Amino acid sequence: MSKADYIFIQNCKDIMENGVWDTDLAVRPRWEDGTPAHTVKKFGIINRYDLKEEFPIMTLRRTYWKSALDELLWIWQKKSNDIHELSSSIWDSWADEHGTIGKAYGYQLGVKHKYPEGEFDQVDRVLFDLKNNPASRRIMTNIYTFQDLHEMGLYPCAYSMTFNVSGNVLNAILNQRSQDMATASNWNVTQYSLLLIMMAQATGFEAGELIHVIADAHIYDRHVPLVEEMIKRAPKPAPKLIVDQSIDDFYQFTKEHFKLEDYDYHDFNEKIPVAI
Ligand SMILES: Nc1nc(=O)c2c([nH]1)NC[C@@H]1CN(c3ccc(C(=O)N[C@@H](CCC(=O)O)C(=O)O)cc3)CN21
Ligand SMILES: O=c1ccn([C@H]2C[C@H](O)[C@@H](COP(=O)(O)O)O2)c(=O)[nH]1
Repeated sequence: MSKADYIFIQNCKDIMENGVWDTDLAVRPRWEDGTPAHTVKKFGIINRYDLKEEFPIMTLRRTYWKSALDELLWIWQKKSNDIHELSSSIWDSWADEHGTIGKAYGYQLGVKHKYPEGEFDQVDRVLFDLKNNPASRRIMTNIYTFQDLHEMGLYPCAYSMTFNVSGNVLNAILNQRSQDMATASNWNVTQYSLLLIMMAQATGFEAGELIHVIADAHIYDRHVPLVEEMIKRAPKPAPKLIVDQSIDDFYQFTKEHFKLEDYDYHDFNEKIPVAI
């Protein structure tokens, strides 16, 4: 049975049973009809996914993992902020008149910084350190750039990855300041699991644990009945992820190098609205 389902069920039950509503507060997000989008939340959730055991994808409803991977490659490989370079329309509501999300996500990962060995962007520095200095405790990215926040379409939610080598295993911590549980929690988990798998393969390590640290884990008011419905279902076994083993350069990975074998999920026909 997929562990990602169990973690989702536990997190959501905890939020709905013990969480705190922000109904009396002024909130930023809105529903499409202009109504404030309130949430119930728990602050400080930590989930561990052992990628050696199984690929952490949910079966309670389908996770559109290829679209999630497409967004991840847009951010980490293309280092793009241009929504025309995405195959899905998930960022359309936050784009400016030029069709970009400003200095957010991919833009920040493409900015070069000075090191003793020369100039690197954050992704290339991670790759360099994993290959040349795997004992380092300084292998991390952080896109929460305060001086650029005013030029971002939305402030980064999943904002930092810390990579760390133990023996021949590469582990990582994903830090996320804000998590829309129903829309994007498994979306983000599959994305950063795939990132860890690609980074490990490109640098000669085995992918180990993804530790997901969430600050504000919330369920939007209009999602509560949908989540209640979803978590009643019986989790199915996790599918098997097949990765083309011939790729050893992070920038050569494409969506076609990944396959999920036997991804069996429950149909969920109700649309999950996204708060803007
Ligand atoms: N309120 C909110 N929640 C989010 O999860 C979120 C934002 N805002 N703003 C920025 C990005 C955009 N993200 C999104 C937005 C939409 C989907 C979405 O519609 N997912 C569909 C499938 C998409 C597809 O067809 O590929 C889903 O059913 O999961 C996913 C992530 C995550 N982020
Ligand atoms: O990768 C992502 C991007 C965004 N989210 C969610 C989390 C929140 O519900 C909104 C952002 O609103 P803030 O007021 O800036 O926190 O988007 C996500 O879960 N995952």
